[in-house]
Amino acid sequence: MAEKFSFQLMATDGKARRGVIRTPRGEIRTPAFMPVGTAATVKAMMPESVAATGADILLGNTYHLMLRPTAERVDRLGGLHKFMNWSKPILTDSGGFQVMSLSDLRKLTEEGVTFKSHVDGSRHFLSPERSMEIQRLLGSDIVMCFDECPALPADEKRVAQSMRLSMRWAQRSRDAFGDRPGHALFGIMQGGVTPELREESAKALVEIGFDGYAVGGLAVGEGQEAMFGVLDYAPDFLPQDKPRYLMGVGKPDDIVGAVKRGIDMMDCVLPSRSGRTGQAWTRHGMVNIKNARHQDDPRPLDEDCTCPACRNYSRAYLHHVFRAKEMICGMLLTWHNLHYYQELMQGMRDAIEAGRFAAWEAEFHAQRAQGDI
Ligand SMILES: CNc1nc2c(CCNCc3ccccc3)c3nc(N)[nH]c(=O)c3cc2[nH]1
Ligand SMILES: [Zn+2]
Repeated sequence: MAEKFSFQLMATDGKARRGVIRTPRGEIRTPAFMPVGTAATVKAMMPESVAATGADILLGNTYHLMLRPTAERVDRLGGLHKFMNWSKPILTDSGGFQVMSLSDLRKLTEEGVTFKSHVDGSRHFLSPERSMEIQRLLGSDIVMCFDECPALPADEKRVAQSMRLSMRWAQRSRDAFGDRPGHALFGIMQGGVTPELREESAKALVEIGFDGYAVGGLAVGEGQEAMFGVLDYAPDFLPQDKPRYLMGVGKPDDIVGAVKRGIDMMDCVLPSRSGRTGQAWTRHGMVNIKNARHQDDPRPLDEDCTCPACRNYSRAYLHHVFRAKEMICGMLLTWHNLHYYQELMQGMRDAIEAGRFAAWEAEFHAQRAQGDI
């Protein structure tokens, strides 16, 4: 285990990067996909199963955990790693994004945001200082700055104002974070789809100085083309020697396109959430297990997959337990999806090391059907 936080860039292939993040709780192979553990659990998965899929790090969240069971209680019980039985690294988001998307937003000021809990309607307050305190109490290894992610559609003036507020909050996050060896603080770039605003944001963050840099404000409905348009230039504004984290992404082809454009880390609820709704992502395309065509199919989801669902169960069985609303369906499809996502990341890590990312990407697109399979 490393004493402190560090990032080593091991290989590049075009703009794609292969690296490793070293932390006191273990190493993170990049490019990395981070499963989301919203309320101190990756839904439908035991932590040892999440580790078995190949995940080196998972996500927690300030917003959810401050409301329930509260950060103070998690701290009293030994911190989030002990609480949820996950000893590897944890990255926590800072809560701002979830306040905007989940709560009855009360008021947004320079100081911070006051809001009503979506759990019980109680009033709460988040600011850069309070978010840093919550993430410290949780004990997360990688802390995110408290930022504001503007909802779309937003005009450029609104995006510029929001980005500049987030940059002032980034400075306050940095000041409140203090000096915590072994723990990292990541800044979050904003600026919508405007190159000048993205560059201004990146410059402001680099001036403050962070252990890693996230590209925020994307995957908010702009569509893949617009997102890739930003990723064609935004990572270049960030330091080469620090990890780059694209927040909230995405579908498999979003992830491949982001790695191709220089992204090192991503998180998304999709593999777990869609697993619970009967959707299985495979190298050949998407399987909607609720579809009647699967009810007599003895084959696994994916003949080439080595996950427990594909080794031991037929589509017919998964169709049955989906229809019967049995818990095992969500468990097996989630496990399969997370396994597939990690296999995707391993494939890209190997391809970048071998200098054959372009060939790997061509094969990825060639073997995927457009519609459901
Ligand atoms: C889905 N698209 C998307 N997600 C975004 C997020 C949240 C990333 N996921 C964190 C999470 C953690 C635990 C549980 C659930 C989610 C963002 N977070 C911040 N702080 N800033 C963003 O700009 C920002 C932009 C995003 N776009
Ligand atoms: Zn599988």
